[in-house]
Amino acid sequence: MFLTNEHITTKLPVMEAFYTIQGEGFHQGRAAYFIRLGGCDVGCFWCDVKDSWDASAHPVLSVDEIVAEAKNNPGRLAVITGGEPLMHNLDELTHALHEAGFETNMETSGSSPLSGEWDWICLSPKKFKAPLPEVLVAANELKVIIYNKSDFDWAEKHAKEVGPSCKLYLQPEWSKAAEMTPLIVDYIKANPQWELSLQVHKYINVP
Ligand SMILES: C[S@@+](CC[C@H](N)C(=O)[O-])C[C@H]1O[C@@H](n2cnc3c(N)ncnc32)[C@H](O)[C@@H]1O
Ligand SMILES: Nc1nc2[nH]cc(C(=O)O)c2c(=O)[nH]1
Ligand code: SF4
Ligand SMILES: [Mg+2]
Repeated sequence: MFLTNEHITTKLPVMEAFYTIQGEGFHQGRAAYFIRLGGCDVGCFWCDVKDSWDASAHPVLSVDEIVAEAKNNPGRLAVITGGEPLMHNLDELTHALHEAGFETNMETSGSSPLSGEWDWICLSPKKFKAPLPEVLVAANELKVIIYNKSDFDWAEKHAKEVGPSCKLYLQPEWSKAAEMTPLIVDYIKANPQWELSLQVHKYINVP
């Protein structure tokens, strides 16, 4: 007997899952359960979680197992991140999280096809593998990492490609934050459609 697709339960490589404070962007400061999926084909040289890149290095869990763990915390905001979460089909995971009463937010580079039921998409586009148009138009938040001065022009290019209600953030690359944050502040004062996003969790030493 053959199983049809609807009987196949998605399994996903999970590098780590942790309950913390959303440190970045529009939802910064909110309690959130992070689910970090393994696998990334983008290869940012300054990536702060390179151990996530190899999907095969991480245990594969069923959606039921992932959601059961998530429910052990009082918060009902789930953030799916990675690695690059869109390398996986996220329809089943996000549907199950919604059924369990979670808000579903995602952190993505937008470089793989869009899947999943989302309450909020934070798109952080990368030079190393461009975001797809379908993710640009669906993004609720554009969060551009500023590593050097040329990244401001690059941020403006992507701001033209997102929808009119998309929030705009500039976030310093962590190793360059001391140098870039003053430039970002000046840029935002001159271009007030942009806002500052800092990686607050790194300043307060939480995951
Ligand atoms: C590790 S990524 C995972 C999700 C997805 N691959 C992406 O890049 O959006 C999560 C967030 O951290 C940001 N990030 C990664 N390394 C960083 C660094 N060194 N400094 C500042 N932000 C960084 C990414 O741009 C993204 O917004
Ligand atoms: N506290 C905290 N906030 C975050 N916001 C985005 C993160 C990510 O790595 O996707 C992240 C993270 O790793 N930790
Ligand atoms: S796309 Fe995200 S996970 Fe992948 S290398 Fe870049 S920052 Fe790291
Ligand atoms: Mg992080």
